[in-house]
Amino acid sequence: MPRQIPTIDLSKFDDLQSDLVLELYKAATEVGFFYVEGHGIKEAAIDRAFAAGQRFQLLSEAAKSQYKFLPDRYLGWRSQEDLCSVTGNKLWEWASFGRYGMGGYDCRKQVFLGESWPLELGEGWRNECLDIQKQMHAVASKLLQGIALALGREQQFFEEPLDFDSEENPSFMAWNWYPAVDEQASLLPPRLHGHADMDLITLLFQRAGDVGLEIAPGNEVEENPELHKVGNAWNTIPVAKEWTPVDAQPGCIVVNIGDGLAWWSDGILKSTYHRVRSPVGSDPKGVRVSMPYFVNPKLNYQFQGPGKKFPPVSGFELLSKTGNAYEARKNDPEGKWKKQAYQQIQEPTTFQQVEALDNAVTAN
Ligand SMILES: O=C(O)CCC(=O)C(=O)O
Ligand SMILES: [Fe+2]
Repeated sequence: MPRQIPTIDLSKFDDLQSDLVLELYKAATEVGFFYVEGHGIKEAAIDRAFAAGQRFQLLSEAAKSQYKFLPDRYLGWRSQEDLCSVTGNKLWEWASFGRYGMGGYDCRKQVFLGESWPLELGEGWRNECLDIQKQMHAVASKLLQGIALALGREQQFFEEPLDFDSEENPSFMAWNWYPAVDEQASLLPPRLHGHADMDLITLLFQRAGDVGLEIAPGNEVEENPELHKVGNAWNTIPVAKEWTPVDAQPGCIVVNIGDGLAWWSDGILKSTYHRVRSPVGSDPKGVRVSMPYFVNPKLNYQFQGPGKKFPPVSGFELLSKTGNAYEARKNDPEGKWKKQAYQQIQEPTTFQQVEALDNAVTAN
């Protein structure tokens, strides 16, 4: 039975007597994914942020190449070709920018590098990115206050480890662009393979009418030590018998718990596997865009759950191990990871479909 995705009404935040805390606890421990309504971010601001992403995406390859992905910080641009060297297909493009663009704190050198933004997009673009990140962070902060209470901690428990204005704040926004697919294509690998997020929580903005995001209930509930390895987001591939859709809902942000919060809560909160399937049947075949905000603890901040179930880990380890695990997938001559990541696509039923699938997955 596909699972029901809970909806949390964040306009109840000011009333701490409300059932918000209990609802958050239930959603974060049972499903790990929920819709958030009443979040207060205006639709126009969200539209502007999607449009800002499009302005970046429309820059030339040469311009975008100046902002190549930095695995330590999980920031920057990953072209379809670059991602193809990991995934084996050209169904996905990515860019991410944080509080300081692609700058910020360098944890290996322990120095603050200042800001670094795509200059060709001007000061206005930087300001738009900062404005929406601030609003996203305010929503994340409210959710984490509720989650802190749900975990029996004091309400402000996560404020200091996060601190939006700190030089060490590594939270970032991103855009996922999935190109339009051929109307004739009957079977394609997922646009984004199954994975868990590496962060504390993710706020995911989808566009009206978008479908394709799916979560794997069941996996997250099983006691799976692999789930709690740092850098898991690119290491453990879900084997899911069932995927539950999380389609766009008007006025709602999709929020999910990441590995960091699962770790910090000794596995009580669930970091749930998810993926984006390629269009099937009557699904829209056009370009799909999503805009996540990944909330991470400060780079030098070390954390561990109260029951010490998992060893201490820092914000830097969480991010850099995941980013570097992704890069390491490029050196996978036998394509083992690719096969695992894409083996359980919508079950092919004919020989031609199996063949089409093999071609799609191995095409470089
Ligand atoms: O595109 C989506 O809807 C999901 C994106 C996602 O899971 C991610 O960026 O981690
Ligand atoms: Fe994700």
